[in-house]
Amino acid sequence: MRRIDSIVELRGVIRAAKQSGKTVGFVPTMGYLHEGHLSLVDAARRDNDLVVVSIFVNPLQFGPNEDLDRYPRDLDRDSSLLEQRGCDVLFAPSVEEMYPRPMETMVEVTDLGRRLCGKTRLTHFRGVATVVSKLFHIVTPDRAYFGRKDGQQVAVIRRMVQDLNFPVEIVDVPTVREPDGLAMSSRNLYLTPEERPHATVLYRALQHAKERILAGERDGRTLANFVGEIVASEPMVKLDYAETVYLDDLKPADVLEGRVMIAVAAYVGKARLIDNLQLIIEGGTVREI
Ligand SMILES: Nc1ncnc2c1ncn2[C@@H]1O[C@H](COP(=O)(O)OP(=O)(O)OP(=O)(O)O)[C@@H](O)[C@H]1O
Ligand SMILES: CC(C)(CO)[C@@H](O)C(=O)[O-]
Ligand code: BAL
Repeated sequence: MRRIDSIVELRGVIRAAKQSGKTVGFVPTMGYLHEGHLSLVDAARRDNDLVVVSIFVNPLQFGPNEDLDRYPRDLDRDSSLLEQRGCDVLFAPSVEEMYPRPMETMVEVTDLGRRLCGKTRLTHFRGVATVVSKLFHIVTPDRAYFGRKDGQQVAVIRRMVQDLNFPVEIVDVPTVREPDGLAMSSRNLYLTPEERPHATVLYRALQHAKERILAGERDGRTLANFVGEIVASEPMVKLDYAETVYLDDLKPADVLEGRVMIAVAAYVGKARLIDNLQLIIEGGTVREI
């Protein structure tokens, strides 16, 4: 595996690979890797000749009072995990390499970026769309891999790729969980031993909602309120939101039909955690995706 921190050098490696007919799979991350990230690497490895993973904690997507400074970092550990999983190139640029001057030009995400997490993270999706479009221009991947845990992020990136004509296929990968159901996240590190058991409430609430859907419930608001009440009543947990939306435009789904997502976000101590349940519902048929 090659570890590269220069854009010019990375472009050279990718140009050479493409000239020899290789396809490029790309996994953008912020590092401190866990099995969730590594499942994206596995998917990229299966589908492509050259696998590029980026690790970059992007300042542009953090709000002023968020956790940019204490976001966990361990590049050496990440590098050896990636090597074991068959990654070909680790791109780990510095902030100066990615942002050598103040950004004058950014990718604005309007409606999709203002829903769900966008209500509390006001400039977050502009920061994500901007850095992902820079990374797409640098890496020029055939396919790029994103986790379903960040369901809104997948919707934003899919739409950006359509709106701005990026020649890349977006592949979304199922959420990898701890044995007790907690979605893996680098931010789980912030949880204290006292908080950790309570953090599973997001998953538990979504599972209860799934049972109600399988029993025939189709009212989006009832289900969102149900999930919200379970999460809000858990000790040490503060609900941010619980909403039922259509997967493609993130608009509220009052009646569950088609591709829908129940999304939930909550604060557990210093950690802001998200999770979701994604379903395709056609009348009486319910399929989890
Ligand atoms: N549990 C998971 N299962 C599958 N994919 C995941 C999981 N966690 C993160 N990813 C995906 O990995 C990619 C990089 O995410 P990121 O580095 O922000 O990791 P994270 O663990 O979600 O961290 P954070 O705590 O910042 O949300 C994203 O596409 C994200 O959706
Ligand atoms: C896609 C991403 C790497 C952009 O910084 C980040 O939002 C993430 O890790 O999900
Ligand atoms: N996984 C999304 C990155 C963030 O929360 O900033």
